Amino acid sequence: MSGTAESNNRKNNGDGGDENINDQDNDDQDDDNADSKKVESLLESATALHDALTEEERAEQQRKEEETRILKEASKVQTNALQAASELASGVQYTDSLPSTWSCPRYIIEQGEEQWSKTRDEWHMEVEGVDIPPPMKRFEDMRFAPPILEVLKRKGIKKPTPIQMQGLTVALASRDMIGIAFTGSGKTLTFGLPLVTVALEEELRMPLLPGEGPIGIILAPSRELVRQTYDTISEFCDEISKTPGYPQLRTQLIIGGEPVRDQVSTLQTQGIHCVVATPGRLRDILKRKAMRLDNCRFIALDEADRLLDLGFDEELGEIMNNFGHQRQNLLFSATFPKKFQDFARDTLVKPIIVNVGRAGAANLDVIQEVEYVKEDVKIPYLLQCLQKTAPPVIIFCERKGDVDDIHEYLLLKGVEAASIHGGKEQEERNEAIKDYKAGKKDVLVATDVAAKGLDFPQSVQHVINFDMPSEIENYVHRIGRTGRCGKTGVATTFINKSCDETTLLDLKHILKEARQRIPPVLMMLEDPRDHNNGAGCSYCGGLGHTIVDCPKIDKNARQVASGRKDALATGDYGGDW
Ligand SMILES: Nc1ncnc2c1ncn2[C@@H]1O[C@H](COP(=O)(O)OP(=O)(O)OP(=O)(O)O)[C@@H](O)[C@H]1O
Repeated sequence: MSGTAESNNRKNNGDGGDENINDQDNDDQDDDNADSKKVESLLESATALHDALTEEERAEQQRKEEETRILKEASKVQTNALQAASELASGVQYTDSLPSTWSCPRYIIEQGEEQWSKTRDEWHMEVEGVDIPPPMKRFEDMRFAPPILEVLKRKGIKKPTPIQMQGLTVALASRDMIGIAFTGSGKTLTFGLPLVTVALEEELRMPLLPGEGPIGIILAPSRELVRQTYDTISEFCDEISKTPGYPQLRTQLIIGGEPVRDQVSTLQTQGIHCVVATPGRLRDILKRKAMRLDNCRFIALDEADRLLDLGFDEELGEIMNNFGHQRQNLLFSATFPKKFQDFARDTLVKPIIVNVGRAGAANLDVIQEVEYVKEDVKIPYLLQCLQKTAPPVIIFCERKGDVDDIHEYLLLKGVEAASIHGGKEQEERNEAIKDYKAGKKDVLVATDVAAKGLDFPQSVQHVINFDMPSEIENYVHRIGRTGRCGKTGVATTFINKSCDETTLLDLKHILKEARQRIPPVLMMLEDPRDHNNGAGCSYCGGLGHTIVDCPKIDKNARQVASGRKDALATGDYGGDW
Protein backbone atom coordinates (compact mmCIF):
# COMPACT_ATOMS: atom_id res chain seq x y z
CA MET A 1 0.00 0.00 0.00
CA SER A 2 1.31 3.47 -0.82
CA GLY A 3 2.23 5.96 1.86
CA THR A 4 -0.89 8.03 1.24
CA ALA A 5 -3.17 5.05 1.49
CA GLU A 6 -1.46 4.01 4.66
CA SER A 7 -1.90 7.44 6.20
CA ASN A 8 -5.54 7.42 5.14
CA ASN A 9 -5.93 4.12 6.86
CA ARG A 10 -4.32 5.50 9.99
CA LYS A 11 -6.62 8.52 9.79
CA ASN A 12 -9.66 6.29 9.60
CA ASN A 13 -8.55 4.33 12.59
CA GLY A 14 -7.94 7.55 14.42
CA ASP A 15 -10.70 10.08 13.69
CA GLY A 16 -13.64 8.08 12.39
CA GLY A 17 -12.49 5.05 14.31
CA ASP A 18 -12.98 6.76 17.67
CA GLU A 19 -16.73 6.48 17.27
CA ASN A 20 -16.42 2.74 16.80
CA ILE A 21 -14.29 2.43 19.88
CA ASN A 22 -16.86 4.36 21.87
CA ASP A 23 -19.63 2.19 20.50
CA GLN A 24 -17.79 -0.90 21.51
CA ASP A 25 -17.11 0.45 24.97
CA ASN A 26 -20.84 0.93 25.49
CA ASP A 27 -21.62 -2.76 26.25
CA ASP A 28 -25.14 -2.08 27.53
CA GLN A 29 -26.49 -1.47 24.04
CA ASP A 30 -28.54 -4.06 22.21
CA ASP A 31 -26.11 -6.59 20.61
CA ASP A 32 -27.84 -6.72 17.22
CA ASN A 33 -27.90 -3.02 17.02
CA ALA A 34 -24.24 -2.82 17.92
CA ASP A 35 -23.32 -5.44 15.31
CA SER A 36 -25.16 -3.77 12.49
CA LYS A 37 -23.64 -0.43 13.45
CA LYS A 38 -20.19 -2.03 13.46
CA VAL A 39 -20.71 -3.53 9.99
CA GLU A 40 -22.03 -0.24 8.77
CA SER A 41 -19.11 1.71 10.12
CA LEU A 42 -16.60 -0.79 8.75
CA LEU A 43 -18.28 -0.52 5.39
CA GLU A 44 -18.24 3.20 5.69
CA SER A 45 -14.58 3.33 6.51
CA ALA A 46 -13.78 0.93 3.64
CA THR A 47 -15.72 3.17 1.28
CA ALA A 48 -14.05 6.23 2.70
CA LEU A 49 -10.67 4.60 2.25
CA HIS A 50 -11.54 3.64 -1.31
CA ASP A 51 -12.72 7.16 -2.08
CA ALA A 52 -9.66 8.63 -0.48
CA LEU A 53 -7.36 6.71 -2.85
CA THR A 54 -6.39 8.70 -5.85
CA GLU A 55 -7.01 7.34 -9.28
CA GLU A 56 -3.31 6.58 -9.53
CA GLU A 57 -3.21 4.68 -6.23
CA ARG A 58 -6.22 2.62 -7.22
CA ALA A 59 -4.56 1.73 -10.52
CA GLU A 60 -1.39 0.78 -8.64
CA GLN A 61 -3.36 -1.40 -6.24
CA GLN A 62 -5.14 -3.08 -9.12
CA ARG A 63 -1.87 -3.63 -10.93
CA LYS A 64 -0.36 -5.32 -7.88
CA GLU A 65 -3.39 -7.56 -7.46
CA GLU A 66 -3.28 -8.49 -11.12
CA GLU A 67 0.46 -9.26 -10.91
CA THR A 68 -0.03 -11.48 -7.87
CA ARG A 69 -2.81 -13.33 -9.65
CA ILE A 70 -0.72 -13.87 -12.81
CA LEU A 71 2.33 -14.94 -10.79
CA LYS A 72 0.24 -17.49 -8.89
CA GLU A 73 -1.26 -18.81 -12.10
CA ALA A 74 2.04 -18.84 -13.99
CA SER A 75 3.90 -20.59 -11.18
CA LYS A 76 1.61 -23.58 -11.67
CA VAL A 77 3.97 -24.67 -14.47
CA GLN A 78 6.38 -25.40 -11.66
CA THR A 79 6.80 -29.05 -10.79
CA ASN A 80 8.22 -30.69 -7.70
CA ALA A 81 11.64 -31.00 -9.27
CA LEU A 82 13.40 -30.83 -5.92
CA GLN A 83 11.42 -33.45 -4.05
CA ALA A 84 11.14 -37.22 -4.38
CA ALA A 85 7.70 -38.49 -5.35
CA SER A 86 7.79 -40.84 -2.36
CA GLU A 87 8.42 -37.88 -0.04
CA LEU A 88 5.56 -35.98 -1.60
CA ALA A 89 3.22 -38.96 -1.48
CA SER A 90 3.93 -39.75 2.14
CA GLY A 91 4.04 -36.07 3.12
CA VAL A 92 7.64 -36.38 4.38
CA GLN A 93 8.98 -32.97 5.25
CA TYR A 94 12.42 -32.44 6.73
CA THR A 95 12.37 -29.72 9.32
CA ASP A 96 16.03 -29.54 10.35
CA SER A 97 19.19 -29.09 8.34
CA LEU A 98 21.57 -32.03 8.13
CA PRO A 99 24.02 -32.28 11.03
CA SER A 100 27.52 -30.93 10.42
CA THR A 101 30.83 -31.53 12.14
CA TRP A 102 32.25 -28.30 10.67
CA SER A 103 32.69 -25.33 13.00
CA CYS A 104 33.97 -21.75 12.81
CA PRO A 105 37.25 -20.71 14.37
CA ARG A 106 36.66 -19.25 17.83
CA TYR A 107 37.99 -15.78 16.93
CA ILE A 108 35.35 -15.40 14.22
CA ILE A 109 32.55 -16.49 16.54
CA GLU A 110 33.79 -13.93 19.06
CA GLN A 111 33.62 -11.14 16.46
CA GLY A 112 29.84 -11.47 16.66
CA GLU A 113 26.88 -10.65 14.44
CA GLU A 114 27.72 -6.92 14.18
CA GLN A 115 31.14 -7.53 12.65
CA TRP A 116 29.74 -10.22 10.33
CA SER A 117 27.10 -7.76 9.09
CA LYS A 118 29.82 -5.20 8.47
CA THR A 119 31.74 -7.68 6.33
CA ARG A 120 28.58 -8.53 4.41
CA ASP A 121 27.86 -4.85 3.79
CA GLU A 122 31.43 -4.17 2.78
CA TRP A 123 31.28 -6.88 0.10
CA HIS A 124 27.67 -6.22 -0.95
CA MET A 125 26.35 -9.58 0.17
CA GLU A 126 22.70 -9.93 1.05
CA VAL A 127 21.68 -12.88 3.15
CA GLU A 128 18.33 -14.27 4.15
CA GLY A 129 17.51 -17.17 6.44
CA VAL A 130 17.95 -18.31 10.03
CA ASP A 131 21.18 -19.10 11.92
CA ILE A 132 23.42 -17.92 9.12
CA PRO A 133 27.08 -18.84 9.58
CA PRO A 134 29.54 -15.92 9.45
CA PRO A 135 31.31 -14.84 6.25
CA MET A 136 35.06 -15.57 6.25
CA LYS A 137 37.78 -13.71 4.41
CA ARG A 138 40.38 -16.49 4.45
CA PHE A 139 40.24 -20.01 3.03
CA GLU A 140 42.45 -21.16 5.92
CA ASP A 141 39.74 -20.18 8.43
CA MET A 142 37.27 -22.41 6.64
CA ARG A 143 39.28 -25.45 7.76
CA PHE A 144 39.81 -26.97 4.32
CA ALA A 145 42.10 -29.99 4.19
CA PRO A 146 45.72 -29.00 3.37
CA PRO A 147 45.68 -30.62 -0.12
CA ILE A 148 42.67 -28.42 -1.02
CA LEU A 149 44.53 -25.31 0.13
CA GLU A 150 47.53 -26.50 -1.87
CA VAL A 151 45.51 -26.62 -5.12
CA LEU A 152 44.04 -23.16 -4.45
CA LYS A 153 47.54 -21.81 -3.98
CA ARG A 154 48.75 -23.50 -7.17
CA LYS A 155 45.87 -21.92 -9.09
CA GLY A 156 46.76 -18.48 -7.74
CA ILE A 157 43.51 -18.31 -5.78
CA LYS A 158 44.51 -16.43 -2.65
CA LYS A 159 41.35 -14.93 -1.18
CA PRO A 160 37.72 -15.92 -1.45
CA THR A 161 35.42 -13.85 -3.66
CA PRO A 162 32.30 -12.42 -1.93
CA ILE A 163 30.05 -15.33 -2.91
CA GLN A 164 32.73 -17.70 -1.61
CA MET A 165 33.20 -15.80 1.69
CA GLN A 166 29.60 -16.40 2.65
CA GLY A 167 28.52 -19.26 0.40
CA LEU A 168 31.33 -21.58 1.46
CA THR A 169 30.59 -21.26 5.16
CA VAL A 170 26.89 -21.85 4.56
CA ALA A 171 27.61 -24.94 2.45
CA LEU A 172 30.26 -26.28 4.84
CA ALA A 173 27.73 -26.00 7.67
CA SER A 174 25.56 -28.48 5.68
CA ARG A 175 22.84 -25.89 5.08
CA ASP A 176 20.56 -25.82 2.07
CA MET A 177 21.28 -22.70 0.06
CA ILE A 178 20.46 -20.58 -2.94
CA GLY A 179 23.54 -18.76 -4.20
CA ILE A 180 23.12 -15.87 -6.60
CA ALA A 181 26.14 -13.98 -7.89
CA PHE A 182 27.19 -12.44 -11.17
CA THR A 183 28.94 -14.37 -13.94
CA GLY A 184 32.60 -15.18 -13.36
CA SER A 185 32.40 -14.54 -9.61
CA GLY A 186 33.61 -17.98 -8.52
CA LYS A 187 30.39 -19.90 -7.90
CA THR A 188 31.88 -23.23 -9.02
CA LEU A 189 34.25 -23.48 -6.07
CA THR A 190 31.46 -22.35 -3.73
CA PHE A 191 29.68 -25.65 -4.27
CA GLY A 192 32.70 -27.65 -5.52
CA LEU A 193 34.90 -27.36 -2.43
CA PRO A 194 32.14 -28.36 0.03
CA LEU A 195 31.43 -31.40 -2.15
CA VAL A 196 35.09 -32.49 -2.03
CA THR A 197 35.12 -31.85 1.74
CA VAL A 198 31.98 -33.93 2.34
CA ALA A 199 33.39 -36.74 0.16
CA LEU A 200 36.65 -36.73 2.12
CA GLU A 201 34.87 -36.75 5.48
CA GLU A 202 32.61 -39.63 4.48
CA GLU A 203 35.49 -41.67 3.04
CA LEU A 204 37.47 -41.20 6.25
CA ARG A 205 34.43 -42.15 8.31
CA MET A 206 33.48 -45.21 6.29
CA PRO A 207 35.44 -46.07 3.10
CA LEU A 208 33.33 -46.80 0.02
CA LEU A 209 33.14 -50.36 -1.28
CA PRO A 210 32.95 -51.27 -5.00
CA GLY A 211 29.52 -50.35 -6.34
CA GLU A 212 28.98 -47.70 -3.68
CA GLY A 213 28.67 -43.97 -4.08
CA PRO A 214 28.34 -41.22 -5.01
CA ILE A 215 28.51 -39.11 -1.83
CA GLY A 216 27.57 -36.01 -3.78
CA ILE A 217 26.34 -34.90 -7.20
CA ILE A 218 26.72 -31.73 -9.22
CA LEU A 219 24.28 -31.21 -12.08
CA ALA A 220 24.60 -28.66 -14.88
CA PRO A 221 22.65 -28.07 -18.09
CA SER A 222 25.31 -28.58 -20.78
CA ARG A 223 27.90 -31.27 -21.42
CA GLU A 224 30.67 -28.70 -21.83
CA LEU A 225 29.92 -27.07 -18.50
CA VAL A 226 29.73 -30.46 -16.80
CA ARG A 227 33.10 -31.44 -18.24
CA GLN A 228 34.66 -28.18 -17.05
CA THR A 229 33.28 -28.62 -13.52
CA TYR A 230 34.40 -32.26 -13.55
CA ASP A 231 37.95 -31.10 -14.38
CA THR A 232 37.87 -28.65 -11.46
CA ILE A 233 36.58 -31.22 -8.95
CA SER A 234 39.01 -33.86 -10.22
CA GLU A 235 41.98 -31.57 -9.65
CA PHE A 236 41.13 -31.32 -5.95
CA CYS A 237 40.29 -35.02 -5.58
CA ASP A 238 43.50 -36.05 -7.37
CA GLU A 239 45.61 -33.87 -5.10
CA ILE A 240 43.96 -35.42 -2.03
CA SER A 241 44.46 -38.93 -3.45
CA LYS A 242 48.17 -38.42 -3.99
CA THR A 243 48.86 -36.75 -0.63
CA PRO A 244 50.33 -39.20 1.89
CA GLY A 245 47.91 -40.00 4.70
CA TYR A 246 44.80 -39.17 2.65
CA PRO A 247 42.41 -41.65 1.01
CA GLN A 248 41.67 -42.03 -2.70
CA LEU A 249 38.79 -39.83 -3.88
CA ARG A 250 37.24 -40.64 -7.25
CA THR A 251 35.11 -38.39 -9.47
CA GLN A 252 32.96 -39.52 -12.38
CA LEU A 253 31.86 -37.55 -15.44
CA ILE A 254 28.38 -38.54 -16.61
CA ILE A 255 27.18 -36.95 -19.85
CA GLY A 256 25.32 -37.95 -22.98
CA GLY A 257 27.18 -38.68 -26.21
CA GLU A 258 29.67 -41.04 -24.56
CA PRO A 259 29.43 -44.77 -23.71
CA VAL A 260 27.47 -45.52 -20.53
CA ARG A 261 29.63 -48.56 -19.82
CA ASP A 262 32.77 -46.43 -19.39
CA GLN A 263 30.86 -44.11 -17.08
CA VAL A 264 29.81 -46.81 -14.63
CA SER A 265 32.88 -49.07 -14.70
CA THR A 266 34.79 -47.21 -11.97
CA LEU A 267 31.71 -47.25 -9.79
CA GLN A 268 31.42 -51.00 -10.16
CA THR A 269 35.09 -51.75 -9.55
CA GLN A 270 35.98 -49.16 -6.92
CA GLY A 271 33.07 -46.95 -5.88
CA ILE A 272 32.93 -43.23 -6.62
CA HIS A 273 32.70 -40.18 -4.38
CA CYS A 274 31.69 -37.32 -6.66
CA VAL A 275 29.51 -37.34 -9.76
CA VAL A 276 29.32 -34.40 -12.15
CA ALA A 277 26.50 -34.95 -14.62
CA THR A 278 23.93 -33.67 -17.07
CA PRO A 279 20.47 -34.61 -15.76
CA GLY A 280 19.33 -36.76 -18.70
CA ARG A 281 22.24 -39.20 -18.67
CA LEU A 282 22.26 -39.46 -14.88
CA ARG A 283 18.53 -40.18 -14.93
CA ASP A 284 19.11 -42.96 -17.50
CA ILE A 285 21.88 -44.53 -15.43
CA LEU A 286 19.72 -44.47 -12.31
CA LYS A 287 16.82 -46.00 -14.27
CA ARG A 288 19.06 -48.87 -15.35
CA LYS A 289 19.95 -49.36 -11.67
CA ALA A 290 23.61 -48.97 -12.59
CA MET A 291 23.96 -46.47 -9.72
CA ARG A 292 22.13 -45.88 -6.46
CA LEU A 293 21.87 -42.76 -4.35
CA ASP A 294 21.80 -44.54 -0.98
CA ASN A 295 25.02 -42.85 0.16
CA CYS A 296 24.39 -39.52 -1.54
CA ARG A 297 24.01 -36.62 0.90
CA PHE A 298 24.80 -33.61 -1.28
CA ILE A 299 23.36 -32.26 -4.52
CA ALA A 300 24.31 -29.00 -6.21
CA LEU A 301 22.56 -27.52 -9.23
CA ASP A 302 24.70 -25.18 -11.29
CA GLU A 303 22.69 -22.78 -13.50
CA ALA A 304 19.82 -23.90 -11.28
CA ASP A 305 17.16 -21.70 -12.88
CA ARG A 306 17.79 -23.41 -16.18
CA LEU A 307 17.62 -26.84 -14.54
CA LEU A 308 14.36 -26.05 -12.77
CA ASP A 309 12.84 -24.68 -15.95
CA LEU A 310 10.76 -26.62 -18.42
CA GLY A 311 12.47 -29.63 -19.89
CA PHE A 312 15.07 -30.27 -17.24
CA ASP A 313 12.61 -30.28 -14.35
CA GLU A 314 11.26 -33.69 -15.38
CA GLU A 315 14.72 -35.27 -15.37
CA LEU A 316 15.49 -33.58 -12.10
CA GLY A 317 12.29 -34.86 -10.52
CA GLU A 318 13.16 -38.40 -11.61
CA ILE A 319 16.65 -38.09 -10.14
CA MET A 320 15.18 -36.85 -6.86
CA ASN A 321 12.91 -39.91 -6.78
CA ASN A 322 16.04 -41.97 -6.15
CA PHE A 323 16.58 -40.32 -2.80
CA GLY A 324 14.95 -42.03 0.12
CA HIS A 325 16.58 -39.73 2.65
CA GLN A 326 17.45 -36.11 3.31
CA ARG A 327 20.28 -34.48 1.37
CA GLN A 328 21.88 -31.05 1.31
CA ASN A 329 20.60 -28.99 -1.64
CA LEU A 330 22.58 -26.15 -3.18
CA LEU A 331 21.21 -24.07 -6.03
CA PHE A 332 23.42 -21.59 -7.88
CA SER A 333 23.02 -19.17 -10.75
CA ALA A 334 23.79 -15.66 -11.93
CA THR A 335 20.15 -15.33 -12.98
CA PHE A 336 17.48 -16.58 -10.64
CA PRO A 337 13.96 -15.37 -11.43
CA LYS A 338 11.71 -14.82 -8.45
CA LYS A 339 9.39 -17.69 -9.33
CA PHE A 340 12.27 -20.13 -8.78
CA GLN A 341 13.46 -18.38 -5.63
CA ASP A 342 9.97 -18.65 -4.13
CA PHE A 343 9.67 -22.28 -5.15
CA ALA A 344 13.10 -23.21 -3.79
CA ARG A 345 12.48 -21.31 -0.56
CA ASP A 346 9.35 -23.42 -0.01
CA THR A 347 10.99 -26.72 -0.88
CA LEU A 348 14.43 -26.55 0.70
CA VAL A 349 15.05 -27.08 4.42
CA LYS A 350 15.69 -23.82 6.30
CA PRO A 351 17.43 -22.44 3.20
CA ILE A 352 19.89 -19.57 3.31
CA ILE A 353 19.88 -17.22 0.35
CA VAL A 354 23.20 -15.57 -0.41
CA ASN A 355 22.95 -12.84 -2.99
CA VAL A 356 25.82 -10.79 -4.36
CA GLY A 357 24.31 -8.14 -6.65
CA ARG A 358 20.84 -8.28 -8.16
CA ALA A 359 19.88 -11.67 -9.57
CA GLY A 360 20.10 -11.31 -13.33
CA ALA A 361 22.25 -8.17 -13.34
CA ALA A 362 25.13 -7.96 -15.78
CA ASN A 363 28.70 -8.21 -14.57
CA LEU A 364 29.95 -4.63 -14.13
CA ASP A 365 33.39 -5.56 -15.50
CA VAL A 366 31.90 -5.95 -18.98
CA ILE A 367 31.76 -2.89 -21.24
CA GLN A 368 28.48 -3.35 -23.07
CA GLU A 369 28.06 -1.87 -26.54
CA VAL A 370 24.89 -2.13 -28.56
CA GLU A 371 24.91 -1.40 -32.28
CA TYR A 372 22.13 -1.12 -34.80
CA VAL A 373 23.15 -3.37 -37.70
CA LYS A 374 20.80 -4.20 -40.58
CA GLU A 375 20.10 -7.89 -41.02
CA ASP A 376 21.74 -8.23 -44.46
CA VAL A 377 25.06 -6.62 -43.46
CA LYS A 378 25.51 -8.43 -40.15
CA ILE A 379 27.89 -11.11 -41.44
CA PRO A 380 30.26 -8.78 -43.34
CA TYR A 381 30.18 -6.31 -40.43
CA LEU A 382 31.47 -9.06 -38.13
CA LEU A 383 34.94 -8.78 -39.67
CA GLN A 384 35.11 -5.11 -38.73
CA CYS A 385 33.77 -5.83 -35.28
CA LEU A 386 36.42 -8.49 -34.70
CA GLN A 387 39.03 -5.71 -34.94
CA LYS A 388 37.77 -4.10 -31.71
CA THR A 389 39.91 -6.28 -29.47
CA ALA A 390 42.61 -8.88 -29.60
CA PRO A 391 41.46 -12.54 -29.59
CA PRO A 392 39.98 -14.66 -28.15
CA VAL A 393 36.45 -13.68 -29.20
CA ILE A 394 33.13 -15.53 -28.94
CA ILE A 395 30.31 -14.91 -31.39
CA PHE A 396 26.88 -16.03 -30.14
CA CYS A 397 23.92 -16.76 -32.42
CA GLU A 398 20.38 -17.92 -31.70
CA ARG A 399 20.25 -20.32 -34.67
CA LYS A 400 22.47 -23.29 -35.44
CA GLY A 401 22.30 -22.41 -39.17
CA ASP A 402 23.78 -18.97 -38.48
CA VAL A 403 26.61 -20.58 -36.48
CA ASP A 404 27.47 -22.77 -39.48
CA ASP A 405 27.23 -19.87 -41.96
CA ILE A 406 29.39 -17.54 -39.88
CA HIS A 407 31.94 -20.24 -39.19
CA GLU A 408 32.26 -20.94 -42.91
CA TYR A 409 32.48 -17.22 -43.73
CA LEU A 410 35.22 -16.62 -41.17
CA LEU A 411 37.23 -19.62 -42.39
CA LEU A 412 36.98 -18.28 -45.96
CA LYS A 413 38.29 -14.94 -44.71
CA GLY A 414 41.24 -16.65 -43.07
CA VAL A 415 40.10 -16.30 -39.45
CA GLU A 416 41.05 -19.18 -37.13
CA ALA A 417 37.56 -20.11 -35.97
CA ALA A 418 35.84 -23.07 -34.32
CA SER A 419 32.12 -23.60 -33.86
CA ILE A 420 29.79 -25.41 -31.52
CA HIS A 421 26.06 -26.08 -31.31
CA GLY A 422 23.71 -28.82 -30.12
CA GLY A 423 23.38 -30.35 -33.60
CA LYS A 424 27.06 -31.31 -33.80
CA GLU A 425 28.58 -34.65 -32.83
CA GLN A 426 29.94 -34.73 -29.29
CA GLU A 427 33.45 -35.29 -30.58
CA GLU A 428 33.28 -32.14 -32.73
CA ARG A 429 31.95 -30.19 -29.74
CA ASN A 430 34.77 -31.40 -27.51
CA GLU A 431 37.35 -30.60 -30.16
CA ALA A 432 36.00 -27.05 -30.68
CA ILE A 433 36.10 -26.21 -26.97
CA LYS A 434 39.49 -27.86 -26.49
CA ASP A 435 41.10 -25.95 -29.39
CA TYR A 436 39.56 -22.67 -28.31
CA LYS A 437 40.56 -23.14 -24.67
CA ALA A 438 44.10 -24.06 -25.77
CA GLY A 439 44.34 -20.83 -27.81
CA LYS A 440 44.56 -22.72 -31.13
CA LYS A 441 41.46 -20.88 -32.38
CA ASP A 442 40.91 -17.15 -32.11
CA VAL A 443 37.15 -17.16 -32.50
CA LEU A 444 34.45 -19.49 -31.22
CA VAL A 445 31.07 -19.27 -32.96
CA ALA A 446 28.38 -20.76 -30.73
CA THR A 447 24.74 -21.04 -29.79
CA ASP A 448 23.68 -20.66 -26.17
CA VAL A 449 25.05 -24.12 -25.48
CA ALA A 450 28.31 -22.29 -24.71
CA ALA A 451 26.68 -19.33 -22.99
CA LYS A 452 26.31 -20.64 -19.46
CA GLY A 453 29.09 -21.32 -17.05
CA LEU A 454 31.97 -21.90 -19.47
CA ASP A 455 35.19 -20.39 -18.20
CA PHE A 456 38.05 -19.86 -20.63
CA PRO A 457 41.44 -19.71 -18.98
CA GLN A 458 42.99 -17.34 -21.53
CA SER A 459 40.25 -14.73 -20.82
CA VAL A 460 37.79 -13.99 -23.59
CA GLN A 461 38.35 -10.38 -24.70
CA HIS A 462 35.18 -9.79 -26.61
CA VAL A 463 31.71 -11.35 -26.82
CA ILE A 464 29.75 -10.53 -29.95
CA ASN A 465 26.02 -11.18 -29.92
CA PHE A 466 25.24 -11.68 -33.58
CA ASP A 467 21.64 -11.42 -32.48
CA MET A 468 19.83 -10.44 -29.33
CA PRO A 469 18.78 -13.58 -27.43
CA SER A 470 15.05 -13.88 -26.89
CA GLU A 471 15.50 -14.15 -23.12
CA ILE A 472 17.38 -11.48 -21.23
CA GLU A 473 18.92 -14.08 -18.88
CA ASN A 474 20.71 -15.55 -21.88
CA TYR A 475 22.14 -12.11 -22.69
CA VAL A 476 23.52 -11.86 -19.14
CA HIS A 477 25.06 -15.35 -19.34
CA ARG A 478 26.48 -14.76 -22.85
CA ILE A 479 28.25 -11.49 -22.04
CA GLY A 480 29.42 -13.11 -18.79
CA ARG A 481 31.92 -15.23 -20.77
CA THR A 482 34.13 -12.13 -20.68
CA GLY A 483 35.05 -9.84 -17.77
CA ARG A 484 35.54 -12.78 -15.42
CA CYS A 485 37.03 -12.72 -11.96
CA GLY A 486 38.01 -9.06 -11.90
CA LYS A 487 39.23 -8.73 -15.52
CA THR A 488 37.60 -6.32 -17.96
CA GLY A 489 35.89 -7.43 -21.16
CA VAL A 490 33.86 -6.02 -24.04
CA ALA A 491 30.48 -7.20 -25.34
CA THR A 492 28.97 -6.00 -28.61
CA THR A 493 25.35 -6.76 -29.41
CA PHE A 494 23.77 -6.34 -32.85
CA ILE A 495 20.18 -5.20 -32.81
CA ASN A 496 17.79 -4.19 -35.55
CA LYS A 497 14.09 -3.93 -36.20
CA SER A 498 13.62 -7.70 -36.15
CA CYS A 499 14.33 -7.75 -32.39
CA ASP A 500 11.52 -8.26 -29.93
CA GLU A 501 10.64 -4.97 -28.25
CA THR A 502 10.13 -6.46 -24.76
CA THR A 503 13.61 -7.96 -24.81
CA LEU A 504 15.05 -4.66 -26.03
CA LEU A 505 13.43 -2.91 -23.09
CA ASP A 506 14.98 -5.47 -20.74
CA LEU A 507 18.31 -4.78 -22.44
CA LYS A 508 17.85 -1.04 -22.02
CA HIS A 509 17.42 -1.52 -18.28
CA ILE A 510 20.38 -3.84 -17.97
CA LEU A 511 22.49 -1.14 -19.67
CA LYS A 512 21.04 1.58 -17.46
CA GLU A 513 21.66 -0.44 -14.31
CA ALA A 514 25.28 -1.08 -15.32
CA ARG A 515 25.70 2.62 -16.30
CA GLN A 516 26.47 1.83 -19.91
CA ARG A 517 25.77 4.00 -22.92
CA ILE A 518 22.23 3.53 -24.20
CA PRO A 519 21.98 3.90 -28.00
CA PRO A 520 19.33 6.34 -29.31
CA VAL A 521 17.26 3.51 -30.78
CA LEU A 522 16.79 2.06 -27.28
CA MET A 523 16.33 5.51 -25.74
CA MET A 524 13.28 5.99 -27.90
CA LEU A 525 11.47 2.92 -26.55
CA GLU A 526 8.64 3.81 -24.20
CA ASP A 527 9.30 2.55 -20.71
CA PRO A 528 6.50 0.65 -18.95
CA ARG A 529 8.40 1.01 -15.68
CA ASP A 530 7.27 4.62 -15.70
CA HIS A 531 3.81 3.18 -14.99
CA ASN A 532 5.13 0.49 -12.71
CA ASN A 533 6.95 2.33 -9.95
CA GLY A 534 10.25 1.08 -11.32
CA ALA A 535 9.63 -2.57 -10.45
CA GLY A 536 10.54 -5.24 -12.99
CA CYS A 537 8.83 -8.51 -13.84
CA SER A 538 8.07 -10.65 -10.79
CA TYR A 539 8.03 -13.79 -12.94
CA CYS A 540 11.29 -13.73 -14.87
CA GLY A 541 13.10 -10.79 -13.28
CA GLY A 542 13.38 -8.78 -16.53
CA LEU A 543 13.56 -5.07 -15.78
CA GLY A 544 12.05 -3.74 -18.97
CA HIS A 545 8.57 -5.21 -18.62
CA THR A 546 6.02 -6.27 -16.02
CA ILE A 547 4.61 -9.74 -15.45
CA VAL A 548 1.57 -8.69 -17.48
CA ASP A 549 3.73 -8.49 -20.63
CA CYS A 550 6.20 -11.24 -19.71
CA PRO A 551 7.10 -13.12 -22.89
CA LYS A 552 8.25 -16.12 -20.86
CA ILE A 553 4.86 -16.86 -19.37
CA ASP A 554 3.29 -17.31 -22.76
CA LYS A 555 6.22 -19.36 -23.95
CA ASN A 556 6.10 -21.66 -20.93
CA ALA A 557 2.36 -22.11 -21.23
CA ARG A 558 2.77 -23.00 -24.90
CA GLN A 559 5.52 -25.48 -24.05
CA VAL A 560 3.35 -27.14 -21.43
CA ALA A 561 0.41 -27.28 -23.82
CA SER A 562 2.50 -28.79 -26.63
CA GLY A 563 4.28 -31.33 -24.40
CA ARG A 564 7.62 -30.78 -22.72
CA LYS A 565 9.69 -33.11 -24.91
CA ASP A 566 8.58 -31.49 -28.14
CA ALA A 567 9.46 -28.09 -26.81
CA LEU A 568 12.86 -29.37 -25.83
CA ALA A 569 13.64 -31.14 -29.04
CA THR A 570 13.93 -27.79 -30.78
CA GLY A 571 16.41 -26.39 -28.28
CA ASP A 572 20.14 -26.68 -28.34
CA TYR A 573 20.06 -28.45 -25.02
CA GLY A 574 17.95 -31.17 -26.63
CA GLY A 575 21.06 -33.14 -27.45
CA ASP A 576 22.40 -32.99 -23.94
CA TRP A 577 20.75 -36.01 -22.51
N1 LIG B 1 38.78 -16.64 -5.12
C1 LIG B 1 39.20 -16.57 -6.35
N2 LIG B 1 40.25 -15.80 -6.70
C2 LIG B 1 40.68 -15.73 -7.97
N3 LIG B 1 40.12 -16.43 -9.00
C3 LIG B 1 39.08 -17.23 -8.72
C4 LIG B 1 38.57 -17.35 -7.39
N4 LIG B 1 37.53 -18.22 -7.43
C5 LIG B 1 37.39 -18.63 -8.69
N5 LIG B 1 38.31 -18.04 -9.49
C6 LIG B 1 38.46 -18.20 -10.93
O1 LIG B 1 37.49 -17.34 -11.55
C7 LIG B 1 37.01 -17.89 -12.76
C8 LIG B 1 35.48 -17.86 -12.78
O2 LIG B 1 34.95 -18.72 -11.80
P1 LIG B 1 33.61 -19.57 -12.04
O3 LIG B 1 33.66 -20.26 -13.36
O4 LIG B 1 33.39 -20.38 -10.84
O5 LIG B 1 32.53 -18.39 -12.13
P2 LIG B 1 30.95 -18.50 -12.04
O6 LIG B 1 30.52 -17.55 -11.01
O7 LIG B 1 30.54 -19.93 -11.90
O8 LIG B 1 30.51 -17.94 -13.46
P3 LIG B 1 29.23 -18.33 -14.38
O9 LIG B 1 28.04 -17.65 -13.78
O10 LIG B 1 29.58 -17.78 -15.70
O11 LIG B 1 29.11 -19.81 -14.36
C9 LIG B 1 37.59 -19.29 -12.84
O12 LIG B 1 38.68 -19.26 -13.73
C10 LIG B 1 38.09 -19.59 -11.43
O13 LIG B 1 39.20 -20.44 -11.40
